[in-house]
Amino acid sequence: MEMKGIQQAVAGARMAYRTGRTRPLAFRVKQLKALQKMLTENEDKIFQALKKDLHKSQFDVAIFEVVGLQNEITLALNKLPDWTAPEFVSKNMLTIMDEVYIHREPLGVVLIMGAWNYPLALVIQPLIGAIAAGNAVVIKPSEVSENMAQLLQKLLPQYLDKELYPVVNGAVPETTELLKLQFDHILFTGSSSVGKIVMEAAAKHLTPVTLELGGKSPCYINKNCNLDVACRRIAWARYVNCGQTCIAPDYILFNIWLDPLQMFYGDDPQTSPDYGRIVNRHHLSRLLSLLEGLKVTHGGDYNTQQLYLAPTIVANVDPNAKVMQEEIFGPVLPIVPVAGAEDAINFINNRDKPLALYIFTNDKKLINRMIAETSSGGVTVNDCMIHYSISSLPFGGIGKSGIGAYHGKFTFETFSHRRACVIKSFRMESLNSVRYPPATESKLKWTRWLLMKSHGSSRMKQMMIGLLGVLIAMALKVNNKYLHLYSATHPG
Ligand SMILES: NC(=O)c1ccc[n+]([C@@H]2O[C@H](COP(=O)([O-])OP(=O)(O)OC[C@H]3O[C@@H](n4cnc5c(N)ncnc54)[C@H](O)[C@@H]3O)[C@@H](O)[C@H]2O)c1
Ligand SMILES: CCCCCCCC=O
Repeated sequence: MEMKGIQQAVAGARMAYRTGRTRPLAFRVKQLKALQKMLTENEDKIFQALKKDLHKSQFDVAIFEVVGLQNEITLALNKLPDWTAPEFVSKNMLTIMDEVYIHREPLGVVLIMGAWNYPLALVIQPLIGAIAAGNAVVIKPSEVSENMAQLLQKLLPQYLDKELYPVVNGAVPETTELLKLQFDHILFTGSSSVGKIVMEAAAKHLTPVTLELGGKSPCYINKNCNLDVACRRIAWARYVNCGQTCIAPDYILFNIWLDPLQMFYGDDPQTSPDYGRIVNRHHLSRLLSLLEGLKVTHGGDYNTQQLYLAPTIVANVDPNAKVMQEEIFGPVLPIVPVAGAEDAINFINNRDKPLALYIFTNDKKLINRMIAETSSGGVTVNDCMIHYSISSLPFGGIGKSGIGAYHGKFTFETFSHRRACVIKSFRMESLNSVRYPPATESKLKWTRWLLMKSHGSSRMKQMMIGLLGVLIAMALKVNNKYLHLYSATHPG
């Protein structure tokens, strides 16, 4: 896309946003339903694009890309009236007769930048919440999954408002240009290194960011567990999408490994329709360089032409090995021996806070201990990755694995401003009289008391408090009369 085209797309989205047409709920509902229709009517095109980009199977496209989006749209459609309703909150005595509530308003024009590994889900999932919250959205898919990027550029304008939701395609020069422009929020999914570039560009405009990054997610296996089931669940999570998943278990802290790979992919994973491919040559050679000098326990064979790397296991890995220094993001699973839980906790805490942590054990005390003594974006016990699929949980990182979170209502919140609203009437002025000059000891006492009392927001409570307010106002009226009399008879 030409630079001028990028500027025009963003300016067009801002102009369209200013017309106010994203504000009515009916408009947002219409756009969400259109998005739903887009996913249903184009299942095959979506599958073909993901097959070309990442050799994804029909099963994986349904389970990992599309179903979650359908669920999120249904949730937003069902909950939108609740999410957007004013939230009445508790108040102090000084505002007891007033309407006090939080109003969720759209942020404006937001930018969503996706990664290439789940190139549909990682763009559309945040888009759902951004539309629900009433924003205009500039969409930047990853150029690395080029077939999906092109498909999104073709399909989205056919279903959604063309001006409000433009798709900008391109690589580093186009993204750099895009990031020079002003947005009201940026949600970026990708690597920590590009995350820094995004945050730096955003800082120039004081634009808030949500950064969905990656890192090395550890997986601790305690001997008190069903090892057979544990290894199966871990292998599923490590090797799906050929290991190119942000929350895949990156390495194992344990000594033994039972091998479920034959059961998943047969004797030759290269011929299995369920086994994916590395996205490009650059990433394949990056992965091969991580394996250099290591004694591969299982797999390790590859085919550059086919972008194939076998499901690979490396046992007894030294914590200082290259494969332990960066996120693997491929079908390689190092096993690092640890002496026990204490050792595992120290190992995890000595490194950057991960996006996910996995613990396999039957020991409830150990589960509580590990959750209490470590930190990560999310944690799943006795399975991997499934916390991602639960819309009522916030999904995001901590420290170097990310800033902010989304999914379900959290996406709507990410793209909304919580506006503090107080609506007063002109009545009950005697309640206010305590804060007006001239200041007196008695007024100070009353004001302090009125400001300190906080009251809930239920209807019954509001009525009781209202009544109390009238009584206080009356008392203050009498009191004020004496105060004035006192001031008049005691000048100075
Ligand atoms: N937390 C999550 O939800 C999540 C999901 C998927 C991937 N990830 C992480 O993303 C990483 C892999 O994804 P990726 O390779 O697509 O990430 P990436 O950082 O290379 O690219 C992400 C986006 O940034 C843009 N980009 C790339 N280089 C840029 C530059 N120099 N200046 C400006 N923009 C640039 C790309 O066009 C793309 O849209 C891994 O670290 C993975 O863990 C995180
Ligand atoms: C149920 C697991 C889905 C995993 C999708 C992860 C997206 C990040 O790479």
